[in-house]
Amino acid sequence: MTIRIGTRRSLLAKTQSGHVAEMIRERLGREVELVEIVTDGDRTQAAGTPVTEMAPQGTGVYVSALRDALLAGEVDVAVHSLKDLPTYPHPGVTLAAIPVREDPRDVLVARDGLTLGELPTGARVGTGSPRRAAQIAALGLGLDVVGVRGNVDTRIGKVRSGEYDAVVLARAGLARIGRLDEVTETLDPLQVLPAPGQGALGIECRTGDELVDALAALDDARTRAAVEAERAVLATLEGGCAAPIGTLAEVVEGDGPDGGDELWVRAVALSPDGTAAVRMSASGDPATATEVGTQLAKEMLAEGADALGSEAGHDA
Ligand SMILES: NCc1[nH]cc(CCC(=O)O)c1CC(=O)O
Repeated sequence: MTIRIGTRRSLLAKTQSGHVAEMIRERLGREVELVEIVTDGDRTQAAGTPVTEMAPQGTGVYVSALRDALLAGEVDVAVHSLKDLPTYPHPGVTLAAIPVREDPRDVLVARDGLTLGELPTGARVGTGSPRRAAQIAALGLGLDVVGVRGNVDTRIGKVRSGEYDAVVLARAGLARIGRLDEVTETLDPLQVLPAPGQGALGIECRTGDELVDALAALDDARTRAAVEAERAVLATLEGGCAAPIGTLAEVVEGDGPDGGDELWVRAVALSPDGTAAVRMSASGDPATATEVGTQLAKEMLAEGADALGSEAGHDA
């Protein structure tokens, strides 16, 4: 039986789905076909409304049409950017595999090869993400953070045209579509922590389908542990506050107490203008990734993250 992979129409989505199709062919030896699905997110963007304005992260605006197609039996597999997936499970759908993640960091694409520190005071930096906006404001560089909409290509185009001095994007997205040459600085997570799950893919299938076991071969245990910790941070923090959140976890080989793997997690919650922030880190056993992330977030709430409110809510 040919495996049908549902994909959104964007270049990034098609590249990601194509990558998973290739993995399925090579590692599972199965026939694969891509099926294009138009999501509400695509329709809304086409209508000119920025997705970040209508649906903050957590509502999974790009996700539901793919899941609908999965549950209706129109496709067998759905591929998502993990950072677009809500933290709560969807009935009938299983997250069967999280493959090795791409570089999770954010990058700057600026005019004239400039870095953040080289941009002049008042330079216009485009991002639609409250998380990126707050963290850039927190650097105190006097930059003018402004909203931006459209796909990756459109955003880069706004730097080329001079409308913006720079935009902030996920390195993983640029890597996947072969546009890394546009990057003028990769942002240090000490300054800008990525969105939970950034750079990772989530491969879903129907719960109980034979593909649940087959797709497990594409799972990367270290990526899964890191992403589980990040998603636990998000789930716990969004239960207690509406602040923008950045978090990054890594599993470091042989760094544990008895030479085993060690999980490291960093996280930040900020006021939308970046003037207040709670930043903390933790480490633990990768086998308890969810607990490590949950505990870290609870400590952040106790340290004042619960008071960092925002109307805008979370977003990638
Ligand atoms: N916000 C939308 C989105 N969802 C996933 C990616 C990039 C790929 C990834 O992070 O896995 C992007 C673009 C971006 O943030 O620059």
